[in-house]
Amino acid sequence: MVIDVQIRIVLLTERAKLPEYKSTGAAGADLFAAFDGPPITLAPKARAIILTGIALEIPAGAEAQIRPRSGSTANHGIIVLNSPGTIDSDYRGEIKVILFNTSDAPFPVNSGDRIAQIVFAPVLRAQFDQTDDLPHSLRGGGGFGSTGQ
Ligand SMILES: O=c1ccn([C@H]2C[C@H](O)[C@@H](COP(=O)(O)OP(=O)(O)OP(=O)(O)O)O2)c(=O)[nH]1
Ligand SMILES: [Mg+2]
Repeated sequence: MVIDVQIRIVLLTERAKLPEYKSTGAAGADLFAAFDGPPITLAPKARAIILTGIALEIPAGAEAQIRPRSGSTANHGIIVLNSPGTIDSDYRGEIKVILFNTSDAPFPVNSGDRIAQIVFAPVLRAQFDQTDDLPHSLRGGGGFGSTGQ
């Protein structure tokens, strides 16, 4: 089942491109870097905020997540530092991607490169119901490996 959703998008610069779903079942649409000037070189263990030149109107009740591309991570050690980056439905600014180079080699980012992917998802908004205690569960407070290796 695919749920189609209309997303209004503005290309803020001439370099900007629409995100692209690269296969019929792709969950994420690839985001392109869009900036003027020379390539941005990510030094080893350095981060950079990469512009995409796009702004979105995400419908109320939805969000977008910025996730890394596994190829960039597996082949070059490039991650989205705050992954998944959260794009709020009321955000109207430029979508930016925070890349981090985990590797020991410099990594160039050119305008036009596919740098990350954007995934749209429904949002559950909590109505916090403060109480003095919570119902029992078998797990209780166990975590951080409590169930074993
Ligand atoms: O990878 C990201 C993450 C966020 N944003 C934009 C959209 C998002 O709606 C806004 C705020 O993001 P977030 O809530 O994660 O950051 P914050 O540090 O809490 O900033 P704010 O106080 O503006 O909410 O910044 C991006 O462009 N890229
Ligand atoms: Mg915030």
